[in-house]
Amino acid sequence: MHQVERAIFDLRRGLPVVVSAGDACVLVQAIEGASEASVSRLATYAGDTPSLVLSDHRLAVLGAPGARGSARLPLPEGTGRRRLVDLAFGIAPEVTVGREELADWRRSLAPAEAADRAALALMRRALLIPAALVARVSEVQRPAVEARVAEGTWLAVRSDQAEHCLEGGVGMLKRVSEAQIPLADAFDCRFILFREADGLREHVAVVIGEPGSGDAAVPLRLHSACLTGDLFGSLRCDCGEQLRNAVADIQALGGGVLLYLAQEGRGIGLANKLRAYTLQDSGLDTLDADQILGFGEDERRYGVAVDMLDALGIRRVQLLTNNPGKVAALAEGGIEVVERQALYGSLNDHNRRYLSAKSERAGHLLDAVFEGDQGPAARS
Ligand SMILES: Nc1nc2c(ncn2[C@@H]2O[C@H](COP(=O)(O)OP(=O)(O)OP(=O)(O)O)[C@@H](O)[C@H]2O)c(=O)[nH]1
Ligand SMILES: [Zn+2]
Repeated sequence: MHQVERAIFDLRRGLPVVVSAGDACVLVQAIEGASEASVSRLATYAGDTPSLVLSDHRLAVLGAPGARGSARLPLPEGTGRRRLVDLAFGIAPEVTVGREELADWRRSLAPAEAADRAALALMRRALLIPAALVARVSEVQRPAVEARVAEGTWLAVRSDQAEHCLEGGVGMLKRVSEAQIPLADAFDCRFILFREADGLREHVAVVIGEPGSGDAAVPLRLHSACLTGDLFGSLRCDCGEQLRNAVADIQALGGGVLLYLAQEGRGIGLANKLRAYTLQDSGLDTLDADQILGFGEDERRYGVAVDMLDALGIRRVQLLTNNPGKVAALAEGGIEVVERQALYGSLNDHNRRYLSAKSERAGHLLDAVFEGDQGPAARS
C-alpha cells in the first residue's frame, strides 16, 4: 500500500511507474500532460510499442462496447498528443478520429491484462483521466528498468496491490483529530476528521447534538463534497442548499450525524468534474459527459462511510437522501436504514437539466422538486 500511494503521486506529476504482474512488467504513465515525445520515450525505456488502456465506459464511446471490461490499443509510432486526447477523452471521436480509423482501432483492441487493470485503478485513485499509457518491458530493457527502480528514480508496485487501491484501506480508517464548531443552524457540533489508510483522502463527521442515545435510528446525511456548490453556491447543482438544509434538518430531528465525504464530482475529482461541466456546455447531460471522460455514472464507494459509522458506534439510521444508491450501499455495509427522508435544494434554470438527468436516468427520487415546474427545459 505504501508504494502504491507514492506511485499515485508520481503519476500525478507525469512520471512513469513500474507495475509488475507475475513475470510481466510494464511501464505506466498518465495521459494528462503526455506528448508525442513522452510516448516515444516510454517506447525506448520499455523496448516495446506503448498501448493506450481504456475503461469499458470509454470503449463504449469509441463504439466498442462489450463484456471484456477495459482494453488495450497498441499505438502506432508517431502518435501525438492530439490523437491521445481524441482517443482517451475527446468528444465525438467519430468526427475527430474518423469512422474508418476508429474501425481499425477497434480491430486492434486487445483485452486488458492484470497490469493494465492495475494502471486504470491507479489513474482513478489519482483522480486523473481513467486512461493509461502502458508499455511492456522487454527482456533486453528489463535490467535498465530494474536499475532505475533500485536507484529510486521510478517506483515499482505489484498489480494486485494497485488493483485494490480504490478501496482506500477499508477497515483501517484513522480517527485523527476533532473540535467543537458551532454552526449557524446547529450550535452544538463536533467535527471529527478521519484519514484513509493510504493518507490520500480525509473525511469529516459532523456530529450534531448527542445522537445515539437509546434505540432510535440516528438521523444521517452522507454528503459528497462539491467545492463549487458547497462553498461557492454554484447554481449548476443543488449541493450547497442540500448541505445547509441537512444541518438544519438534523438539528430539527434532535441531533444526528453528517458525513462530509471526499468524493468530489461523484468520485471523479474536481479536475474531471470541470472537464465534465465543459462537455455539458456543449449539450451533453451529466451522465453522458462523465462517460465521455471514461467514467461510469457514479464512481463513489461508501466503505469509508460505513467505517466512520462503525467508529461512531452507529448501526441504525434515518438517512437524508433522494438517492436509492446510498440506501443500498449502507445496507450492503451492514447499516440498517430504518427510514429515508427526502432532502431537496431548489430548482433553477442552471440546474434543471442536471436534476432532470439524475431523476430520469439515475433513479433519484426528485419528483417533488419538479412539481409545478414550468421552466424552459422542464421535463416533457
Ligand atoms: N461528475 C459530476 N459530478 C457532479 C456534477 N454535479 C454535481 N456533482 C457531484 O455530485 C455529488 C452530489 O453529491 P450528493 O448531494 O451527496 O449526492 P446525490 O447523489 O446527489 O444524492 P442526495 O443524497 O440525494 O443528495 C457531489 O460530489 C458533486 O460534486 C456533475 O455535473 N458531474
Ligand atoms: Zn454540487
